[in-house]
Amino acid sequence: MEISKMGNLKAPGPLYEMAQHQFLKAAKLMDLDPNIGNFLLWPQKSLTVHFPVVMDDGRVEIFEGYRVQHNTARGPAKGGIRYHPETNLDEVSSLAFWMTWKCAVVNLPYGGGKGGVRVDPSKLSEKELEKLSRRFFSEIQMMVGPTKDIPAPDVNTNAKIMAWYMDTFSMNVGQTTLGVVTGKPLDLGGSEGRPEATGRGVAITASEACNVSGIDISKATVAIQGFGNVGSFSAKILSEEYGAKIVAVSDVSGGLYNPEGFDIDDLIAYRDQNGGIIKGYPKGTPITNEELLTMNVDILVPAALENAITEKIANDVKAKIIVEGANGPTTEEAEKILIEKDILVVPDILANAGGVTVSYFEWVQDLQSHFWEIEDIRRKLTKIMKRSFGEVFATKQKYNTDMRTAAYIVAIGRVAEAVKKRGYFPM
Ligand SMILES: NC(=O)C1=CN([C@@H]2O[C@H](COP(=O)(O)OP(=O)(O)OC[C@H]3O[C@@H](n4cnc5c(N)ncnc54)[C@H](O)[C@@H]3O)[C@@H](O)[C@H]2O)C=CC1
Ligand SMILES: O=C(O)CCC(=O)C(=O)O
Repeated sequence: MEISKMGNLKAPGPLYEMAQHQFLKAAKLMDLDPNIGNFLLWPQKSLTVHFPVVMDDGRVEIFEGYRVQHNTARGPAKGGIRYHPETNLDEVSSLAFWMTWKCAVVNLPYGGGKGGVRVDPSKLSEKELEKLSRRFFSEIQMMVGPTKDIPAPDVNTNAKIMAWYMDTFSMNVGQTTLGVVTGKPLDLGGSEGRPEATGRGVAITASEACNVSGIDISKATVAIQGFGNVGSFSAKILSEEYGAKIVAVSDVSGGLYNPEGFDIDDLIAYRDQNGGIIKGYPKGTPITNEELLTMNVDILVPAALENAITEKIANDVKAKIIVEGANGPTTEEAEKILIEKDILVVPDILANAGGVTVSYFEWVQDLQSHFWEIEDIRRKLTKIMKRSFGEVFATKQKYNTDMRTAAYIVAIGRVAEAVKKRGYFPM
């Protein structure tokens, strides 16, 4: 029997199908047991909710939201919640699928989950945002819990929203439950180092990728797409701690180029005073997102949304290394071109795993009510990211394949072992 998209099961959309193709490539190479492969291709649980929010002008608006658990063989589901006007079940299911592999690549005792609400939060008042967040969390309460499924921030969500989620869950169950979400404020069960964690993981894996490619990171040039949590912390840590020069940055408002390298603290301060966008920053030449992605730099970090590097862009990519800060930034067609061009791609499920790793530290601290110092967090995170990069790179060499497929092989091996040992298929 072959692993296939069996019978009348249907992927929730094209993004999920692309993710399944990534999985199938690795499953074939590692000769995965087809029963396990067929099981792992599908999300275990998906919930779609519609819920009302009374807006400031008295109108009642109905919102659609999702929580998907792809697989929980290795532990509770883990993964962020995104607010975006275009999010949908296909996107959230794909993100949940990737979370399973991400947690397994870095060997955390978690499965994969993800959530989302179709909303443009920039159009909501603070009061509307809070009402929407609290109601959504109550609607998905049946899925979540500190030993079941632990959400966290993602695109357009943050520590403030995590605090509302935690409070809502706690009110509903009648006791303060810090461990139900991560990425919370520091004085409310949050962890040192969580805001910077994804960017730090990107910087660590970029440095490891430079090492295996013979590039001196302290002389490297970098272009970063997306200047939110992941993009800005990647930029800050790569420039301040690794000496790399960030010559191009962008966000939803467009991009900027500065061959001398940006002062990242100054750019972050400008963004924070300018409604969260970098447009109009005076110390750079305006460029488009397409120009940024095809810039002649050593390292390219896509840190915005999916499908940024298309076939057309891939043909023109000049970077030697791509470190995927975002989830799913490279399309299937683009991936083939990047492999042919021998560009080293550090895949999302490895490159951006620093965030969920420190979320795991936060959860452990919450459960123990004992909090660690930033030095401990950074040391443990660095160790995990370097070890994971090494395991994936060794697997790439062993199977003579690309880094993404190698990361899947490492991750699938771990999840398959859990499925077997739990006896999911009693004979
Ligand atoms: N926050 C986290 O800890 C983690 C986030 N990720 C992934 O990293 C990516 C970015 O997430 P965050 O930084 O948390 O989100 P964010 O909401 O803090 O920032 C997103 C950034 O992307 C920009 N952006 C949005 N649409 C764009 C477009 N069409 N072109 C260019 N830029 C655009 C926004 O302007 C903003 O600068 C997402 O793929 C997310 O799933 C992955 C792992 C962990
Ligand atoms: O911090 C977490 O638990 C999950 C972060 C996330 O959603 C991701 O890695 O894509």
